[in-house]
Amino acid sequence: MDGDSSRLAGPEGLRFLKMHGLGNDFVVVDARGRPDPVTPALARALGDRHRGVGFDQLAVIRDDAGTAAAVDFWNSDGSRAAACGNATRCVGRLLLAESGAAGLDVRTGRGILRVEDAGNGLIRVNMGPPELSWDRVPLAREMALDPLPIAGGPGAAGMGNPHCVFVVPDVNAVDICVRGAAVEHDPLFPERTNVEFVQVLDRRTIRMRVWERGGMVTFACGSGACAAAVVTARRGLTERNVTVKLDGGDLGIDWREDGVWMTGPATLVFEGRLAPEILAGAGA
Ligand SMILES: N[C@@H](CCC[C@H](N)C(=O)O)C(=O)O
Repeated sequence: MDGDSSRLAGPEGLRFLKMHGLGNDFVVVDARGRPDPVTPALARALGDRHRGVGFDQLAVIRDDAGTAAAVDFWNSDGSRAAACGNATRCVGRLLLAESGAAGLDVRTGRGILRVEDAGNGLIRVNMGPPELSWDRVPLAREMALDPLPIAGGPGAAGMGNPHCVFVVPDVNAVDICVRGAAVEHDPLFPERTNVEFVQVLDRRTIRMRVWERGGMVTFACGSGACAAAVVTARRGLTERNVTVKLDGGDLGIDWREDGVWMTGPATLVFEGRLAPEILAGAGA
């Protein structure tokens, strides 16, 4: 067992929030002031849409000395992700409401990220500058990031997590399950990769569908939208400030000097408690 969940596994179970950003859905666990209960087995059990709660990512809020809080991200296959843009907005919304501040910092595997209330129910996050060297994406060996030597000539960008971006004429014509799963495991990506398929609609608008590392199609991917905007801007196809139209809705992406800013909604759906037997079944 990676963490001690004994304080959380009492008769009342483990409290969690269900949230989403454009249909990219999350379970959020607040582990501040207590041991982090999450193990790979618990992430898989919670992430099971039939026997658990179901999520695209699990976000765990932890105490942090230098920022409002630290946040860890888990995929539903039990793997970890350093970055998750949509979940950062969701956790940011909770922390902003709790503090009453208009802006604050959170620590993630991606580094310290600025989160701000953008008004109209929207949250804005600086996802940091893109990683544009082969070893920081990371790729398996030294090479140019764009185009990669993969059929379709995608471009790569890192946002704390790896992204492989295909620019295609018609995003709806792509079988993203088949191509996404194959590219996720391409040996060019030693840590596997998220896979984005992007259609440029005009210089300020792109349409994107995504296969996320961890083995799933999701309605939206915040870090993927940042990476897609970076790749299309570097190719000269778009401005650095674009709207990304995802299956779940629109994200505003603005690649500025200080990083890639992402603006979008963060929705609280419900609060729940995980039954102790589910925790026990996951070995927690
Ligand atoms: N949905 C997220 C990205 C999630 C992480 C990804 N599956 C990975 O393993 O890198 C987002 O909104 O950025």
